Amino acid sequence: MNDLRIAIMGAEGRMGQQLVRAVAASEGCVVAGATERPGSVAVGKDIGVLAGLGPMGVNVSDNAEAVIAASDAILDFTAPAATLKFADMAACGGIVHVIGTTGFSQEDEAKIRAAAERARIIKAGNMSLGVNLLTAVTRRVSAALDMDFDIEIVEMHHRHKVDAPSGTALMLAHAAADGRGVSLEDTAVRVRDGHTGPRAKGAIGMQSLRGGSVVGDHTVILAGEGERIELTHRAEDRSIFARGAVKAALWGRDKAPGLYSMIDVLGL
Ligand SMILES: NC(=O)C1=CN([C@@H]2O[C@H](COP(=O)(O)OP(=O)(O)OC[C@H]3O[C@@H](n4cnc5c(N)ncnc54)[C@H](OP(=O)(O)O)[C@@H]3O)[C@@H](O)[C@H]2O)C=CC1
Ligand SMILES: O=C(O)C1=N[C@H](C(=O)O)C[C@H](O)C1
Repeated sequence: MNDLRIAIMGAEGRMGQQLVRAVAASEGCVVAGATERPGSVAVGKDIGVLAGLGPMGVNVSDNAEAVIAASDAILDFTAPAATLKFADMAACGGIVHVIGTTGFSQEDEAKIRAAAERARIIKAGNMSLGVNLLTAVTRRVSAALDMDFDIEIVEMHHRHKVDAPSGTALMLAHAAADGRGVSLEDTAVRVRDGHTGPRAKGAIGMQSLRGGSVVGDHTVILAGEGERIELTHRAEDRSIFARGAVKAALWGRDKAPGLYSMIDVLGL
């Protein structure tokens, strides 16, 4: 089988550079292209040099459409508006679109579902093995405990993160709600301030902390009368997300069009 031709969108970003290194280190795929937005100082530069690997002979382009047309798969950890455009382009070619971007609105999510009628989209707020295992565990633990256990999810990220709660916190909250057989839309509490009154029974709370260089910490707290369970994942290095994204692209190459998650990729 030919090597999978992978393009990295937003190649100069924190995740973009990790993705270049992860593809270069993986078997069965090659870096076939890279993009940044028009006007970026990275445009025209060799992507290998930008990622600290030495020349790779692939330059950063500002023409996403041409790059996507020449690829079998794209790895996209950019921003919601950019990802929606890339999803339309990936759907035209029916290629694999790995979406790590977070911070989508409900309307954005509907557009991604529509694109998945033609593209093979693998989307997850967190591509690491550890967090996806934690998601599966959260679903099971929530199913085992009754509503007397209050669920709160606490996340902390670096000072540059622009969306809250994190995509991972939302994944974990959905898993907790699924485990309980309730809808997250009906139970989520994303902000508390002032005279809030007592906690509503069955609420699923989310709290976001921002500071320094924290890669990503998530804790699911299940607090009952006289006891408390805390399930924690700490990301120490962004390479865990990049490795997951490459695995997802390779997994997706022989799948039918549709919207998949890392839980599907990892078989959890
Ligand atoms: N699912 C997962 O496992 C993970 C998800 N993430 C998510 O990935 C996203 C990116 O995170 P991070 O790398 O830290 O952010 P960065 O801001 O470092 O990187 C994003 C990159 O995308 C670029 N970009 C934005 N719009 C476009 C466009 N239209 N065309 C091409 N490039 C574009 C940005 O360029 P510019 O600076 O010019 O805007 C930037 O280089 C976030 O949503 C984050 O939450 C992060 C880690 C893991
Ligand atoms: O922006 C980040 O950095 C991260 N974003 C993802 C999220 O929103 O959960 C994944 C990871 O926690 C790092």
